[in-house]
Amino acid sequence: MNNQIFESVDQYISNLVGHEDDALIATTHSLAEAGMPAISISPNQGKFLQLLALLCKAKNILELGTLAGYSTIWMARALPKDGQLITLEYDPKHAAVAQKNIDRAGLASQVQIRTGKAIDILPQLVEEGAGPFDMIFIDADKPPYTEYFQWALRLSRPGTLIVADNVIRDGKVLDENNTEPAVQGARRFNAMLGANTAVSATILQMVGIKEYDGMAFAIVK
Ligand SMILES: C[S@@+](CC[C@H](N)C(=O)[O-])C[C@H]1O[C@@H](n2cnc3c(N)ncnc32)[C@H](O)[C@@H]1O
Ligand SMILES: [Mg+2]
Repeated sequence: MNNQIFESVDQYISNLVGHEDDALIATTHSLAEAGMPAISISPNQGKFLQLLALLCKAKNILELGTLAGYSTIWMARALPKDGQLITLEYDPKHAAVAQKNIDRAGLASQVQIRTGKAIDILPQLVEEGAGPFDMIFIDADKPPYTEYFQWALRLSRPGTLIVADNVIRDGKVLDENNTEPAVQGARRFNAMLGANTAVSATILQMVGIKEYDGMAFAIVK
């Protein structure tokens, strides 16, 4: 099958039900303007996460990996007026670009960007008594996904939805000899998820305008 069909159908779907407003379009443009990588989720994936946040009736969302705030904006728009989203970003330049995008989207009072390594901030959140979060989206660097998931569990309650992006990696996760750190991180994460009795989980492979990849979904028991 020609991969072009996946892109065309993805576009067809977003034209119908994944409409991006000016704030989301400007957020995507800000990536190129700031010389940042175009590695945000797609519009349809953003809409999907927004629907999941609505389904969870999420009032508290945690995100790992902000980039320019594209996924942040999709999810934060599912929050009630008194809801909050905390997003963790290592790169101060990314955090600054994201802050502008979040301000432009009118979400400044509901979104807090915490700058630093997720692996350092997660214990701080536990220490502060943050959470439990209703939904957690893991989309930062891939090698420590397993450790991020363990911290996510500590910041959860029964029923929390944990989503992890990019866990299929163009199908490379099938290759146990692949040496790419991101692939090894995803393989280690997926194996842990399969054996984790604290959650009920699944993984969906995804095609579309982005590379062939997938997301993992886990509900805390
Ligand atoms: C794939 S991008 C996030 C995309 C974003 N969630 C979206 O879909 O719009 C990953 C982000 O994680 C950040 N990152 C990398 N290592 C990190 C770390 N150790 N802690 C926190 N963020 C990190 C990167 O700087 C990058 O901005
Ligand atoms: Mg991603």
